[in-house]
Amino acid sequence: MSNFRVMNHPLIQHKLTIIRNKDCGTKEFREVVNEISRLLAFEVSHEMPLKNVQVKTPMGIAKSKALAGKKVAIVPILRAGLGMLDGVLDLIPAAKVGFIGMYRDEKTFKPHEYFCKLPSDIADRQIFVIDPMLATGGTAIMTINALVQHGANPSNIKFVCIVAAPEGVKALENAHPKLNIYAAALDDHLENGYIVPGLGDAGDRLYGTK
Ligand SMILES: O=c1ccn([C@@H]2O[C@H](COP(=O)(O)O)[C@@H](O)[C@H]2O)c(=O)[nH]1
Ligand SMILES: O=P(O)(O)OP(=O)(O)O
Ligand SMILES: [Mg+2]
Repeated sequence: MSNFRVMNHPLIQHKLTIIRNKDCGTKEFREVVNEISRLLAFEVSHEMPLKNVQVKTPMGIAKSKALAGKKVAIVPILRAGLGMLDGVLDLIPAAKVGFIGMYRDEKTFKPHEYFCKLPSDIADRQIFVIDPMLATGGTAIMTINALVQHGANPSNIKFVCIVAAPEGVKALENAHPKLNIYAAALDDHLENGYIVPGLGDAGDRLYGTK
């Protein structure tokens, strides 16, 4: 699991405990997912490349730094990934946003794509794919495949989730070895396609559906 990292920041871990609780209501769940996503974006963007610049201050010239890498595109996987979008955009407000809609078949857990709208220059961007849950890995793999078909290179893609299952991390790493994968937690296992202990169905908990 070399390209997989768990973000152990105490604030992320504390907030994750709040949304794992089955009694956390829709409003608080949505708010805290947003807060965790902002913190995850902060941690993940730690690796963004910088260049040296000079800037005139009111007192002189400062040797300083500015972002040097590719421009960013954020791709939430609908629906659940939408809950993470505002938190990531808070930190990277100039990012373009693409959308991929996926749902899992209730019996087979196989993903089905129902929507795809990406920035035309997606292949030239650093891409953050966001989805709170990495379970079997099918949804993430199909999403990365779609991005590759649009010209993206997996080494320029970061998959950011909140809870991951070992099965999903392994499947995603096998399918896309160059991909970087980030999570707030690596849980125990899957049961009937759901992460245990996990937090349930993230989309349903975000939007109050069942
Ligand atoms: O515990 C879970 C497991 C899955 N989800 C939703 O499913 C997909 C990911 O499932 P894969 O099996 O990895 O394809 C994810 O988009 C979630 O929306 C969930 O909410 N909770
Ligand atoms: O992956 P699913 O089927 O749970 O979809 P959604 O994110 O719309 O809940
Ligand atoms: Mg769902």
